[in-house]
Amino acid sequence: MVDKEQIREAVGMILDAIGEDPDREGLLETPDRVARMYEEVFSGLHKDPADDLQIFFNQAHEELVLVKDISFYSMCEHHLLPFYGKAHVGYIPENGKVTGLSKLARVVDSFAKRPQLQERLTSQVADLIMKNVEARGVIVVVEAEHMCMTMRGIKKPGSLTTTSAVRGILQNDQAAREEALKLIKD
Ligand SMILES: Nc1nc2c(ncn2[C@@H]2O[C@H](COP(=O)(O)OP(=O)(O)OP(=O)(O)O)[C@@H](O)[C@H]2O)c(=O)[nH]1
Ligand SMILES: [Zn+2]
Repeated sequence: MVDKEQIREAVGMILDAIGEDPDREGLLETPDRVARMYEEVFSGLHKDPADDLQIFFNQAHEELVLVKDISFYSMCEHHLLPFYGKAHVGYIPENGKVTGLSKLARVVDSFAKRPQLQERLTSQVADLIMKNVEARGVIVVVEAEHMCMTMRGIKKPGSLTTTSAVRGILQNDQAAREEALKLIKD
């Protein structure tokens, strides 16, 4: 679990190190607030995202199921600044087995709530669905804005990074992949 006492101590040290007075009134509660925030935004580190995919329904649907525009917030592992945007998650079921639609969004959240790279987030979601839903194919597209590129450093507000991960038959079947991408873009 998250060690909130250690975070409180560390945040106090950071405030001191930047030349602030950690004992001034406005900052007194800040270490505790930050500790609670980190517990929330990094809660995915203490979960097994496979648990999110436990529900299955018997339904003989053998074509694409796509949940678009799943909003997410994550933290880049280089600067611990947010990156956020939308994930689009699609899969082609097999063996008459589908999962709950909300479960796909839960998987995105569980992987997002960790220090992350956008590329890793994208492929972790694809790999888990491929394996645990026993899908024939999976496509995940993530579009995000990185605060470390907008508020500091290169300072390019509005720049959008797109990553994709394609697994199973969607890798080889160009027509099926293009149909999925078209549905994601529409
Ligand atoms: N591939 C990838 N890079 C990321 C992601 N999030 C942040 N970055 C990049 O990580 C890199 C870290 O570069 P460094 O040179 O080590 O750090 P820096 O000096 O702060 O870099 P600048 O941001 O260019 O000022 C930067 O280019 C960021 O844009 C991500 O999700 N994926
Ligand atoms: Zn960064």
